[in-house]
Amino acid sequence: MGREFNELFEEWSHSYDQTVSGDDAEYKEVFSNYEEILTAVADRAKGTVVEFGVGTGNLTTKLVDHHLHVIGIEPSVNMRKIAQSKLPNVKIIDGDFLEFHVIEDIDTFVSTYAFHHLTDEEKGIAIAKYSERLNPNGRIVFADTVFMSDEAKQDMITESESRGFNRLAEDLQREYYTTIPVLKNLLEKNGFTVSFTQLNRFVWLIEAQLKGEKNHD
Ligand SMILES: C[S@@+](CC[C@H](N)C(=O)[O-])C[C@H]1O[C@@H](n2cnc3c(N)ncnc32)[C@H](O)[C@@H]1O
Repeated sequence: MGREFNELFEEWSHSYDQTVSGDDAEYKEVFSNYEEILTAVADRAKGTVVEFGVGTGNLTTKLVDHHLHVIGIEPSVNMRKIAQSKLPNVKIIDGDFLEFHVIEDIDTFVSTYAFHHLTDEEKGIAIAKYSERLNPNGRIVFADTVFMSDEAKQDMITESESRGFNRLAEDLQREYYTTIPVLKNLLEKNGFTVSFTQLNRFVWLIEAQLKGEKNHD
């Protein structure tokens, strides 16, 4: 589920690593500090790690360098091929944020630049699932574009349009970029304590630690 952008990623797979290195002017700010963002996520992962939306395997590589046991989940065939060629010893399987076949006990769910492919409703379903699947004291560590408020998101769309960044402006409206209050509520409702740290103008680090009893209200 949440796979409606799959075609786009099949095509983007071939030039994705150029985009993240800053080749695309419209996305330069989105991907600024890219390596540091991936490192921040990898630094906070522990134990057995499930990574969603591995793309070309750049975060996966950092997790492996941190000596973590990683299982990669990626819906795009082309992305999987590229990631697997970089990391032949890592299990990278077909799946998505909501449907993933992992039998291992899981300590950390990680993801970068991908959770916005789920609607807010789907994000809630996914987070509830992760709270059930995580080991006690497990955690979610995501980095993704989120906004402080709907107004802040609208301001960024307006700014992108005025800079002539039409692909970026359309992307911000087409995909499901959410706000910090919405994510905070979804995570806390499912028994996580959460903190948000801004890593560039778009991307925030989202660290959610599973604790205590869930609030079923
Ligand atoms: C912008 S790329 C990010 C790749 C990599 N994580 C990185 O940080 O460079 C988004 C990735 O998420 C994947 N994706 C899209 N929808 C998804 C879903 N519903 N579940 C899991 N992954 C998804 C895409 O196929 C793509 O590989």
